[in-house]
Amino acid sequence: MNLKIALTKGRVEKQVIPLLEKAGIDCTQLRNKKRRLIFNSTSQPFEFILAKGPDVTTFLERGVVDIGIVGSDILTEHRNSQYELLDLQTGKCQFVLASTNDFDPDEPKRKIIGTKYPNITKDYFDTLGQDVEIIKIEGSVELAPLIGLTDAIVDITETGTTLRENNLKVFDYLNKVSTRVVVNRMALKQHPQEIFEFVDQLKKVVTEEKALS
Ligand SMILES: Nc1ncnc2c1ncn2[C@@H]1O[C@H](COP(=O)(O)OP(=O)(O)OP(=O)(O)O)[C@@H](O)[C@H]1O
Ligand SMILES: O=P(O)(O)OC[C@H]1O[C@H](OP(=O)(O)OP(=O)(O)O)[C@H](O)[C@@H]1O
Repeated sequence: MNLKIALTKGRVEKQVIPLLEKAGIDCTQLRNKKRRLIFNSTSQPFEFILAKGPDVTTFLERGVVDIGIVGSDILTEHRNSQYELLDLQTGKCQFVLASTNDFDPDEPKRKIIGTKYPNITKDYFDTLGQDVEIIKIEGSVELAPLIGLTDAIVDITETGTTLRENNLKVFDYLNKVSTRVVVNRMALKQHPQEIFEFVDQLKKVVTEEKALS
């Protein structure tokens, strides 16, 4: 039986492929891909399906893949209810509340917040006991306070370059983010041995990488 593994394309995929290879999993097809979306590993019975993060959670929920490799930002935002088995310690970044210098987080008015992550943003302001208006932005979230669309943003930062280059300041730090291995509950019942073998292979590599850093 082939384990079906949905891998988030883009940043996540680029950082995860070297880990898979260190775990002895052949990724030649994945590395040499052009527009293909489904790949087999020649070394083991794995099928890799490349997809956008939110779709990885949909595939897991609907049980069409056994395993998903996806950022914890996406899992939290999409209220994932499957089992998280491993933190790969890659794709590390953090949510922040950011805005222009003149933003006053304590000003007693209903704020307008721009974000790609409305649920995470709502949860954050709920814990502060603040009711805010959220505007969903699809990309370049940093533009929102700069063009006067919102008072502030909740977005991911890694190096801080985008915030710095756009003269935005961090007003608060929220959840940290990293790439996780998640498994569909039913798949875990049906193929526990194959799934734990895959996760254990990766776990060893993550431990080795941690010892080296
Ligand atoms: N600096 C970062 N900015 C955004 N996401 C990051 C960053 N570092 C790691 N990540 C992780 O990578 C994932 C996003 O990857 P990527 O930017 O390739 O996809 P995307 O957000 O769909 O972007 P695009 O729409 O531009 O393709 C996030 O879900 C997060 O887990
Ligand atoms: O702190 P940094 O290292 O600068 O990284 C943070 C930036 O990266 C992400 O955007 P992405 O590159 O995914 O593009 P997007 O704005 O189109 O989503 C994120 O939304 C920030 O804009």
